[in-house]
Amino acid sequence: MMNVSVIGTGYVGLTTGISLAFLGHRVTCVDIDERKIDGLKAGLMPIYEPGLEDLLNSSEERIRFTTSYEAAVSEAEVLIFAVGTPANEDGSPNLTYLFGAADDVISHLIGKETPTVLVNKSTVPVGTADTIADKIKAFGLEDRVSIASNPEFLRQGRAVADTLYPERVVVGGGDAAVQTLRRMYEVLVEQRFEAPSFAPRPEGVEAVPFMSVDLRSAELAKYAANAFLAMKISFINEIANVCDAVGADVRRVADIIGTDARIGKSFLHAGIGYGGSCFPKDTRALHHIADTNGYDFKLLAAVIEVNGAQKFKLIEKARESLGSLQGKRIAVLGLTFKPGTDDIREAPSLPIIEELVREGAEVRVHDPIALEKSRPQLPVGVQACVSVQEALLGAEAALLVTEWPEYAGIGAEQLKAWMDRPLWIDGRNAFADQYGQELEYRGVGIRGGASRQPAHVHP
Ligand SMILES: NC(=O)c1ccc[n+]([C@@H]2O[C@H](COP(=O)([O-])OP(=O)(O)OC[C@H]3O[C@@H](n4cnc5c(N)ncnc54)[C@H](O)[C@@H]3O)[C@@H](O)[C@H]2O)c1
Ligand SMILES: O=c1ccn([C@@H]2O[C@H](COP(=O)(O)OP(=O)(O)O[C@H]3O[C@H](CO)[C@@H](O)[C@H](O)[C@H]3O)[C@@H](O)[C@H]2O)c(=O)[nH]1
Repeated sequence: MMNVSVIGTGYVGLTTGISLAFLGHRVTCVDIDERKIDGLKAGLMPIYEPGLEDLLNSSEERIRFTTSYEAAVSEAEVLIFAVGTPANEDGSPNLTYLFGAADDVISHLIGKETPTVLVNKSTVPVGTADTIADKIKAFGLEDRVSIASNPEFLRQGRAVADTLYPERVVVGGGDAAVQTLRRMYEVLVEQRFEAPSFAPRPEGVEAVPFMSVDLRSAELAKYAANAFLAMKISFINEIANVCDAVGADVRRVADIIGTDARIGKSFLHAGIGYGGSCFPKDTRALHHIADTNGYDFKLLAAVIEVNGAQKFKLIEKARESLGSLQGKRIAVLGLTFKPGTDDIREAPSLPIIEELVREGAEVRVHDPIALEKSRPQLPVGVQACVSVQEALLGAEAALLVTEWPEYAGIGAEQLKAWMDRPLWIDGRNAFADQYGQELEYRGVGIRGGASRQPAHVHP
């Protein structure tokens, strides 16, 4: 058991803190947001993340929430930074929160006798850990305080499982810091815990690779991972656009190329592109990092450009079917950047809605989780509907933006009864098999919209 403090209680910090407490450590979670901390003390989850509240209930006696750095720093052997690093105008990450937190922590480290490892889990430009190390040296604390980079690869909506069963734990830093973190992660790495019923251990997971590297490689690996995944999405979206042009079905093309183990099946779902708090920001950041270091990362620039345009394919398809959108009632289903989260950061829904409004459409939107949260960001005149029926009533087209499982329950007969014209434009190719034959259906990279059989594999 170790004393660990986590600075920042967002998606990453809160999941990390609760998971480390679940694994047996004594954890202090700190945030500058008093409302968040008061809520957490009262047992209120500030985010929607399946299983996280259950995990907290299993570890409550080992975790505390505070706004006090004093409490967080004095006893901690390991101190993990998990504050936000949002994008600046020029694409570079804003490090104000991280450096602010680091300065506060360092001021409380002065006079502390026992060793402390400062761990950065936020996604940051290469060299950030070195900058914090310089701050430590400036206060003469380098004998007792060491630095590590421990990038995080969890996905929102699956944060608990991704944290308990990660594909690897990556630690960048010197020997002492790496050894301390190996100890902190021992139970996780060796999978020596009873899997909770709400997050069962995936089959075949017996241990987690623990990979130690130098600081800079760890920092860059995080961006490289996200950029590669974003590249796969933009690649398959371009193939989808070619499918639309030549009359092929991108789902079948993805099935076929995905069976090649060198390519892999995952992240080949074509649609309206990636959103969220990570891929858009991290691809821009990596491009900026390369650029400021004298390297023009052309492939990444194309990945970003393709993604920027892809979301508007839905509107093109609506125009092709309906002509001008002026005065047309259009339902937008789903606001979050993907299902399973309440997060609307960089969600494709928002620019799509703005463009529909700009073209004069009468827009009605629905989301099962994020409707209230989204209201302040919706353009004037957009009607936020609490039921999917209300959003679809009298609509001339439905634009599926987030593939919430709830939408799979709507039958074609209901759609025909509710909508003025049952035109279903599927931004996630999620309902081609369900609606392809029965409605006026348009997917992304699916010829004519007709449902087809999956590729037949002959024995
Ligand atoms: N969200 C993800 O899925 C994910 C996954 C991997 C990595 N990351 C990276 O992790 C970092 C955190 O992301 P997030 O989504 O959890 O952010 P978030 O915005 O959900 O949470 C950040 C939290 O930090 C708090 N904070 C800001 N300044 C602080 C300070 N000085 N002291 C204490 N608390 C402070 C904020 O109040 C907020 O609660 C980012 O760098 C992000 O790129 C995110
Ligand atoms: O085949 C696919 C897969 C994903 N997406 C979209 O890509 C975005 C991101 O999806 P996902 O990766 O599931 O969500 P995040 O929670 O943003 O997680 C990513 O970003 C995190 C923050 O850096 C990393 O930790 C994770 O490993 C990385 O998957 C979403 O808009 C998805 O709809 C597609 O369009 N097609």
